[in-house]
Amino acid sequence: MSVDHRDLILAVNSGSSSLKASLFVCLEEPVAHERSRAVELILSLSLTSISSPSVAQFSFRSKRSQENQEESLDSIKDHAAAFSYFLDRLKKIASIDPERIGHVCHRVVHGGDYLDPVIITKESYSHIEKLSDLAPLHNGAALSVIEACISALPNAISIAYFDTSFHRSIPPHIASNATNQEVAKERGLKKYGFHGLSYSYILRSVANHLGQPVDTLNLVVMHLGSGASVCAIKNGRSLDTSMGLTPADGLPGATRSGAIDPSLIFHYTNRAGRITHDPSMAAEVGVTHAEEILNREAGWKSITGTTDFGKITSNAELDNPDPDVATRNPNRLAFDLFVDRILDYVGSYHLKLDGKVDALVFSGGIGEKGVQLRATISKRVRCLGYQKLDETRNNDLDPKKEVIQISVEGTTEGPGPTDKQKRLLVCHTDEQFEMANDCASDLSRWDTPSST
Ligand SMILES: Nc1ncnc2c1ncn2[C@@H]1O[C@H](COP(=O)(O)OP(=O)(O)O)[C@@H](O)[C@H]1O
Ligand SMILES: CC(=O)OP(=O)(O)O
Ligand SMILES: [Mg+2]
Repeated sequence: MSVDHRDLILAVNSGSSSLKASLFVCLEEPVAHERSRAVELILSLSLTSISSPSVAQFSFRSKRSQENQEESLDSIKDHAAAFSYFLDRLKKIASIDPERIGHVCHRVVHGGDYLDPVIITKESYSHIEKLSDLAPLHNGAALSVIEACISALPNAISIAYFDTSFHRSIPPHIASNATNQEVAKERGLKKYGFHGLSYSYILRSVANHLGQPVDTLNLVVMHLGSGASVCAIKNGRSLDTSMGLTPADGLPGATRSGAIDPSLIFHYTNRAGRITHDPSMAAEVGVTHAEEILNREAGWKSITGTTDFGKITSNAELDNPDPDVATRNPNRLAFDLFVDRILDYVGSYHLKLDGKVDALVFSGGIGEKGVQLRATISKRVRCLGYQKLDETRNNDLDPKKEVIQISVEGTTEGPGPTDKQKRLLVCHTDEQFEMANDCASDLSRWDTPSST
């Protein structure tokens, strides 16, 4: 097949617990609305619960033929195997010739100081590899997919899109830590922030929904999935976000601790149960061991035994008014703890935005499916001047809409400014679209030959 027929873009999203991929066709005439749509979705593939004890769930959805397939697969244990399975399904179910794929966009969580997407070359590959220690659940998995992709699709151009790029606008006093600045600079120890592709998609979707220019929008956005974070957006730019140097900071996640007292790790691992100067009593805690504990042995799994926040919510006895439920029911403990930490960030971000917030946005697997979590948070933020929750809309989200308002117009109360309505929104985020649309918006950028 000739290069002229390489009209497809495959966008691959290596999340900590999932691999999602969407196949798009480039539009010859981009659709000129807020998003300047340059691609159209053909089909999407996803594998969830990879590398967790539960069986991986595969799903295939074709937009054109409206065909859907779901199956459980216990043979797939890592992201590279999941990617090979996707390519096989593309050929077998959708009869897509992989030679038509001209560009592959890969979500790479940690991009360090990269400000823009880059073509994968030997140099960029090794740079991303060096950053793997700072995103232990992500960069390695993404690189394994990139390798599998380059060997299966040698004629396609692979491009890395970074979660970190969106947060380049965070000012130095927010991105820096109160530690020795020379060491910090030399080692790049600062807040990078993650989920940036998702935030960038949500920002434009919400701007479109509210009919407001992006650069006038102030939002507090929550991306709540296996990894969870909150972002304060001021005038369309990231002002602060809850993840930091690594995605382990901020909110707890499926297997991540979130922010803890930095000394906790030493006490957690000390054999004597207390800090001691007796070397025979002190367990050695290497960085790798500490990262393993904070990234893979913590979070919802460590409290409840499951990483599925849907199950945790169902078992949390949310209707039980007994104030001691959380002391005997780990699911309730996990649910209440998550709400508490979310409120920490939501509250402080409202202060940082001087209370001038257009909307609080829920997104990510838990944000989009967690009806009770949304209801609980929505009630707690009423005191900040938010509109009242519309229970019916919250219980039954319109699946066809990208952004759904779940609050009732004209019901703002509390000390916040009454002239500005603070809305509660849910956004079905789409990191794959964000990458593919950017990729297609100026294809000439990728003409430089790759040296991989
Ligand atoms: N009905 C539900 N209610 C609350 N959370 C849910 C529900 N269904 C799935 N989830 C959560 O969504 C998470 C996956 O979110 P997602 O953003 O897709 O993950 P990833 O971080 O891997 O991209 C799962 O870990 C699960 O806890
Ligand atoms: C950055 C991060 O935690 O990503 P995910 O939620 O996809 O695992
Ligand atoms: Mg994700």
